[in-house]
Amino acid sequence: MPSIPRAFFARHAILAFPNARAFHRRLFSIYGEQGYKPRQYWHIDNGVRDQLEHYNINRDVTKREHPLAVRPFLPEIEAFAKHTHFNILHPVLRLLALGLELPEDELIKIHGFDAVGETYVRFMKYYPRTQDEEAKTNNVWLKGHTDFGSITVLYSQPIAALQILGKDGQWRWVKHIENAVVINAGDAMEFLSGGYYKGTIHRVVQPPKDQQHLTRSGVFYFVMPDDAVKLAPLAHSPVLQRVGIERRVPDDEAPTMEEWRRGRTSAYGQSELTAEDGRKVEAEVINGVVVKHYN
Ligand SMILES: O=C(O)CCC(=O)C(=O)O
Ligand SMILES: [Fe+2]
Repeated sequence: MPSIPRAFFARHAILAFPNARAFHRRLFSIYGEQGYKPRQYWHIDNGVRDQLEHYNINRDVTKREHPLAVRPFLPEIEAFAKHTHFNILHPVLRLLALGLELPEDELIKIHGFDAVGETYVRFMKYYPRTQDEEAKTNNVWLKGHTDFGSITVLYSQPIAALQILGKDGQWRWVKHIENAVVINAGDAMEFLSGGYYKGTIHRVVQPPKDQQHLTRSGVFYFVMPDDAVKLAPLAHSPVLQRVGIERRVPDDEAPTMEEWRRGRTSAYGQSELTAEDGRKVEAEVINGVVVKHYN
C-alpha cells in the first residue's frame, strides 16, 4: 500500500509553497471544489470564518493543472487514490449493496475510477484559532454537516476533533485507531438507498486541552457516484421494498450527481442559512432538497 506519511509530506509541500496559494485561489474559484481552498473562505458562525486550508485533487491527477511543487508527488497521489478506491472503497460498496440485497457490484458499477466524475483526494490542515474565535463559535471549527458524495474515507489521525451526531442528539468523539479508516456515508448514499443508509452528520471541534497546541492534518478520499448518475432510490432492492423508501424529492426531479455537487459546493459556507429549532439547525434549499447544517 502506498504510504500515508508520504502523502502527508506531499500535503505539506503543497500548502507550504507560496505560489500554490495564489495559483489555487484562482483555480478554486474557477473549478468550484477543486484545487486549493484558502483559509477564511467559509463562514462558520457569528461572523467568524474558517481557519482551515485544503487542497483537493481529482483521482485522475492529470485532469487539471497543478503548481510545480505538487507535480513530483502526482504519481504517488494517484497510486494512493487507486489504493483507496479499489482496496477500501470497493469492499465497502460491496457490503452496502449486499445490505440492500442487491448484486454486489451494483454500487461499484456507478463509481467508475475512469468514469467522468469528481471523486477526489483531499489534504487538509487546521490552524489554531484565537480565544475570541473559539468563544464566538462555541469551539466549532467546521459546522455539523453531511458530505455530499456517497462515501468519505477518512484516514484516522491522532488529533481528536471529529465528532458524529447520534440519533439521540449527542455529539460523540471519533477515537483514533492506528492504521484505521473512518467511513462516512454522504447525501448521495442516502438518496440511492432511499434513506436506508443515512448520511453521517459530523463536525470538527477544538481538540481536547492536551492536543490544542498541535496542528491537525487530514488525508481523505471523497467519493461520488459518476456525474451522470441520477440520485434516485434503488427501488428494486428487496430490502427497500420491505422497509419502504424515504424520498426527499420525487424520482423524476432527483438531481444527478453533477447537479447535486455543483449546488452543494457553490452554496457551502457562502449562502444565507435560515435558522430552525432555535439556532441549533440551519437549513437551505438546494436542487429542491432541504439541506441542514448542525451547530
Ligand atoms: O477533519 C475532519 O476530520 C473532517 C473533515 C470534514 O468533515 C470534511 O472535510 O468534510
Ligand atoms: Fe465532512
